[in-house]
Amino acid sequence: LVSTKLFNISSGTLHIKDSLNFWSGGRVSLKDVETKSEPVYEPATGRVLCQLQACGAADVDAAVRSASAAFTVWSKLAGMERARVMLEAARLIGKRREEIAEIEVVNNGKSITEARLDVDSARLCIEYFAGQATTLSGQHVQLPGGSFAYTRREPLGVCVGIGAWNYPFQIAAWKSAPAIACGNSMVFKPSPVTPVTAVLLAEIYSQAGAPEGLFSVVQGGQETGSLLCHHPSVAKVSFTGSVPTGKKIMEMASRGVKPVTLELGGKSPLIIFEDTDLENAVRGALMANFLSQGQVCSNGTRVFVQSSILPPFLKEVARRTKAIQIGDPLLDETRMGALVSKPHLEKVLGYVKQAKKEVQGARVLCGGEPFIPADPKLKDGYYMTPCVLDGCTDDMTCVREEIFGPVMSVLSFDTEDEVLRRANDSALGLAAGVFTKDVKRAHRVIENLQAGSCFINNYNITPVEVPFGGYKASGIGRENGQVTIEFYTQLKTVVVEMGDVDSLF
Ligand SMILES: NC(=O)c1ccc[n+]([C@@H]2O[C@H](COP(=O)([O-])OP(=O)(O)OC[C@H]3O[C@@H](n4cnc5c(N)ncnc54)[C@H](O)[C@@H]3O)[C@@H](O)[C@H]2O)c1
Ligand SMILES: C[N+](C)(C)CCCC=O
Repeated sequence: LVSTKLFNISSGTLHIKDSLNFWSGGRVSLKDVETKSEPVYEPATGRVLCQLQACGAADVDAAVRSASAAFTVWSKLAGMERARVMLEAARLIGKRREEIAEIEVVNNGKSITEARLDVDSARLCIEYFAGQATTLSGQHVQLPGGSFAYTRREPLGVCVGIGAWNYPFQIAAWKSAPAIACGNSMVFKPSPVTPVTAVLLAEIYSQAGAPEGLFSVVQGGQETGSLLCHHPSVAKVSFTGSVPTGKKIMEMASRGVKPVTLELGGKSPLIIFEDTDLENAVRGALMANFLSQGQVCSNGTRVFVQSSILPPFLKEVARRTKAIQIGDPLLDETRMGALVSKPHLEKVLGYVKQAKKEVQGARVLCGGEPFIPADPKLKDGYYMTPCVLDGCTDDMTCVREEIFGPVMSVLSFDTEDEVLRRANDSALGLAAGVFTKDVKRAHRVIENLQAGSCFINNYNITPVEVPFGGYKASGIGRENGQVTIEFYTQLKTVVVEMGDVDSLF
């Protein structure tokens, strides 16, 4: 797709007045005068973008009822018919690519270049699962005497999607595409920090011919999320967010014996061996740490570098990091925009301060400071310089905890056994990467890494045909790829007797 500035928003100019809640085929303004509203910010400028109205019990119930009604119609359509609607939705996303990307930037703070790629990933995901909708199938099992059994993949019902703030539109698509391909409907709750683009997806599905209520959006924070998880008509919860919230989601879902998909946090290792192509390894390390201002679950934030190549690696990584253009996220030349919120910026800067203070003390090779762009309208935005910490040790807080900001921790190692042990020494296991020219070593190391999403000689590329998800406390289930069909369907087994009933009674 050619990117053209169709919408052309400038930072500091967008005001959103329309309701961001959507069910029963349209945007819904909450009538309850008691409804609490909270401000939503534009990270690039620090200005209030809109007021968010959180849904209460009656609203959640209305959205779930509308989704239940949609399910009865949608689940009975042929896969080809569902695919047709989904392909039209994908086409509409392509048509509105620039508008969606720009609105995402205004609400999230990431660069427009990345936001466009996120919208593309959403579109591709819907196209991919449209294809899967036509191929849902079971198994035929031969039994003695000509009898047989078969299995059917059937939808679950109303699925709930709960999203994080780092990939708002993409997460909504990654959850809804497999759900609706399998014949389910979905009620989606975005993060209250980034509520504005999910409703665009709801409009698009609706324009594409989806029945009313197929994909609804309810806004709010943990109270609304918890109402959704507990709702008796909800069959499944698919969650993207932090580990502590993921545990709560699992607990709530367990009360209704509802299956969960959990895409949680990470503290992933990236291992760079001395025989690597150094230039590629440095590029990989930057991709592993600085996309979306470092606010990426799969980031390879523990960068293990073999000691013999540590000096040239550090020199090149620092040079490239210092050259990253920070600033107005809506400008094409910007490579790093603003972090998502002021409290989050302060938290990330706090990690850098602590890394310097800890017993061994990390060396700040570059960055880790608040940044004020020259453009006066950006002076209250949430910017910082991307940071590389050298001399880190395994026990440091910056190495153990998910920072979720542009902070790379570099650690040196000597042997393969040593680095494997250290890389696996984490409760999390979302992703991992290896850079080496030795093919045997690459596969051997990957086999021994405790992580669900692994990369050899690259990092953070997530084609929608490929399953994505974590080991250990990083999650349950997968998104994308064929296997995801299993997480949005239930299996029915049918035994067919071709002879007489051989009764014991
Ligand atoms: N593995 C992945 O695919 C993936 C992708 C993106 C982000 N993440 C993780 O998400 C985290 C950052 O996102 P965040 O700060 O929005 O996470 P979060 O856990 O604070 O919130 C995520 C969502 O859960 C909702 N929520 C919070 N408490 C709830 C409750 N008690 N019941 C129901 N819903 C509740 C929030 O409103 C939000 O919509 C990081 O840890 C990151 O690693 C993981
Ligand atoms: C597309 N990325 C960059 C791999 C992000 C996946 C979703 C995790 O935050």
